[in-house]
Amino acid sequence: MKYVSTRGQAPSLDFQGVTLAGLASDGGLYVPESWPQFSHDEIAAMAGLPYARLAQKIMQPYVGDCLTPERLLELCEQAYGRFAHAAVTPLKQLDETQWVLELFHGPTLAFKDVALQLLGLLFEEFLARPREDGGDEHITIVGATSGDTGSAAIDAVAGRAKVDIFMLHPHGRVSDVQRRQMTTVIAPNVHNIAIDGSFDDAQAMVKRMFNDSAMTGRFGIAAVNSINWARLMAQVVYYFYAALQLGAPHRKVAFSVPTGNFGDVFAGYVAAKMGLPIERLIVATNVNDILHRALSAGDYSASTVTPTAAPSMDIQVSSNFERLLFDGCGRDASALAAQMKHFEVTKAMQLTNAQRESAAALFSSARADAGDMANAMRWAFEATGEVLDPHTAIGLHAARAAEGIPAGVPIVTLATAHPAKFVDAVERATGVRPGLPARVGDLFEREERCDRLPGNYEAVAAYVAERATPKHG
Ligand SMILES: Cc1ncc(COP(=O)(O)O)c(C=O)c1O
Ligand SMILES: N[C@@H](CCOP(=O)(O)O)C(=O)O
Repeated sequence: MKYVSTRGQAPSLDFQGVTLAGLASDGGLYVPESWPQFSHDEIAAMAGLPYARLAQKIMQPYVGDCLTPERLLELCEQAYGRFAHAAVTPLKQLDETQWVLELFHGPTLAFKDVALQLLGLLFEEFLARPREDGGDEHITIVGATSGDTGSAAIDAVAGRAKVDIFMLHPHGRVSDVQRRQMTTVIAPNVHNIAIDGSFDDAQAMVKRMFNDSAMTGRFGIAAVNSINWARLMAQVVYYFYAALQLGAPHRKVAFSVPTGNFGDVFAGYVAAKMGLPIERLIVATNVNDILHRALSAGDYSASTVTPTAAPSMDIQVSSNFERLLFDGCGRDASALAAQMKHFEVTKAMQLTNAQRESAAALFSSARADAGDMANAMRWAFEATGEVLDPHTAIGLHAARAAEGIPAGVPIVTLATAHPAKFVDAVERATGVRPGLPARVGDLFEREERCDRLPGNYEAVAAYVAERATPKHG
């Protein structure tokens, strides 16, 4: 399998290359040059497979000969062996139509663990391979987080040889649990930075570093955000896992996905491209609703980020939307590059008719304000006894409001975080104060380590350059 950039000017890479590269050198995002497909019978034969086996089957076409099937399976078993639930991502029924897929049973209590536990192992596997010149390769991960990617990535790479991680979060805009899950990991290769600004500011600095030749010349800058293809690939698996349990491929399933950077829901799109019969993907946003405006009216224009009780979705510039727009314009990389450059300058763009029509075939969208979110949490608790986190509640709000889904089609809301990560919002809505699972341990007693920097690229680049290990040993 080869990977190409959405902007057409970067070299194509194999899976190992794309995993270590992160953002493409032309500023675009890597995507497979074509979507592998499974037949109806091949999907039917996957029913009942344990999670790790299913993961190996779904991901092998993307990995190609960079890992043997046996080795990929070993890595999946190792990654998913750390989850606290035997089903890895268990499915729960709320009522006749509504289901939730619990994606928060990993070490840091959010769906990011599903991909990042594997990505940590993939980094180690590929960095252990000898380089042609006999030298040693070292990577410097630079990431941006609105709360959950940071802790999951740090857990996945803390203490690993040949890897440094620098994680930027917006100061004061993540929950206490999210912050402590990052800042209390004291390891020589882990560097937490709180920046003044929003997640979008942090993400823009990360992307800029990939295009800063002074930095990329010295350091092997790598990504753990969903700009890294391997993140999305691993997230495709749970769409198959849930749908197979609900009768796929003989029955269609709809998914409602709380969305910020468009990575999780793009993985659903990939599952559909691979042959999974998905009735609809519902993109659920909070009041930072650029994606809802884009999908419902073609208007992709960013405004200032509003802090909400679902902070991980406080995002206005959704990286992975570019991957959808690429398919939506018939993979015309030069047209897309011009469209994205225009957006980068003006922070606004209109989707073309072709992009709108191709998205409308699978996606719909909804926006939830604070009241909608609290009502969904309350309904879930009072009607079903389930305590949901604010992000999941936004997904459930959109699932319950969805129109035009045929009777008999189950709607699965992705439960993206454990409610204990956002205790105050959950308590306000339900009166229940969920406790942290024992596996998180003494989070509130541990020492925190984090530096604060201005929201300024030069300051961040200098900080990284002072502490990172050069790429070739
Ligand atoms: C708990 C939670 N829900 C939803 C999202 C949105 O996911 P995505 O950015 O992949 O759209 C995030 C952040 O990514 C998150 O941390
Ligand atoms: N919500 C995310 C933001 C980063 O998104 P990613 O999926 O691109 O890593 C977070 O919690 O950090």
